[in-house]
Amino acid sequence: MRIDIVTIFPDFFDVLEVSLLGKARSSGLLDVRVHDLRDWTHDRHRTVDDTPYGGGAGMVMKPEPWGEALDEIARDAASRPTIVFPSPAGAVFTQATAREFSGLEHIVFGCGRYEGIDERVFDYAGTLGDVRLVSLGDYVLNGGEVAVMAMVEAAGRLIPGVVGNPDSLVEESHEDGLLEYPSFTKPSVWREREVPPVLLSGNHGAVAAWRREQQIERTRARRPDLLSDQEGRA
Ligand SMILES: Nc1cc(-c2ccc3ccn(Cc4ccccc4)c3c2)n[nH]1
Repeated sequence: MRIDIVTIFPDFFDVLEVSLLGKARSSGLLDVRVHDLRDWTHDRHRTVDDTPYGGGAGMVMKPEPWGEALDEIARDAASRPTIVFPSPAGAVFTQATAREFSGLEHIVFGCGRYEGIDERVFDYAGTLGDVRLVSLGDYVLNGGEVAVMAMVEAAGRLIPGVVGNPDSLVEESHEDGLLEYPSFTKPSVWREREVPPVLLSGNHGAVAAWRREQQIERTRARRPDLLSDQEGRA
C-alpha cells in the first residue's frame, strides 16, 4: 500500500519512522510519503490560508496549493487513489473503516488546518480519486494530523505481514464487534490481587467460555451501543 500525506506540519509524521509501521516501511509493505503543502505555494510567504468569504472568525485554507498538490500526487499514482480528508463533519472512522482502508492500493490523506479547507477542493479531488471525509469522533481537533496518524496506524496494522502474529488481531476489541476480555500475566498474585483461577486451570474450553462472558459483560457495561449493533446482526 502507498500512503501520501499532505500537511503543513510534515515533521509531525516523523514518528511513523519508528515501531511497527517503521518496520513495515523498511520492508516495503508500506510506502508512506509525507508532503509539505507549502511546496505548492508560489509567494514569498508560502501562503496557504486566507480570510473566509461571507466573513466569520479564523482563516480558510486556499484551494490553489491543494489543487496543485493533489494533481501532482494523483498524476504520479499507479491507480486511482482514495483521497481522505479528516473532518469534524465526516463519517465516523471505525474498525470497519480501518479494515476497508487496509485493503486499498493507494490512499492520499489531506490534513486541513485553520477553519478547514475551501470546499471546492473536495469537489475537485473527486475528479482525481474517491473522496472520503472522515471524523475521528465527536470532539474537535485543531487539524487533521492527529486523525491521520490514528487512521494510518489502525489501517496499517491490519495489512498482512505488518503485525508479527496475525492471530493477535482477531481477539481485539471491535474486531468481533465486542470489547476485548481482560488480560493477565505473571505473577499469579500481585499486591494481594489474584489472577482469575479459571485462567490457571489449563481447561481451554472453560477459559474460552469465561473470556466470551467477560467480553459480553464489559461491552454491556461500557458500550451497550455495540451490543445493539450485535443484536441487530443476530
Ligand atoms: N474528529 C475530528 C476531526 C477534526 C478536524 C479535522 C480536520 C480539521 C481541519 C481544521 N480543523 C479545525 C476545525 C475545528 C472545528 C471546525 C472546523 C475546523 C479540523 C478538525 N476535529 N475532530
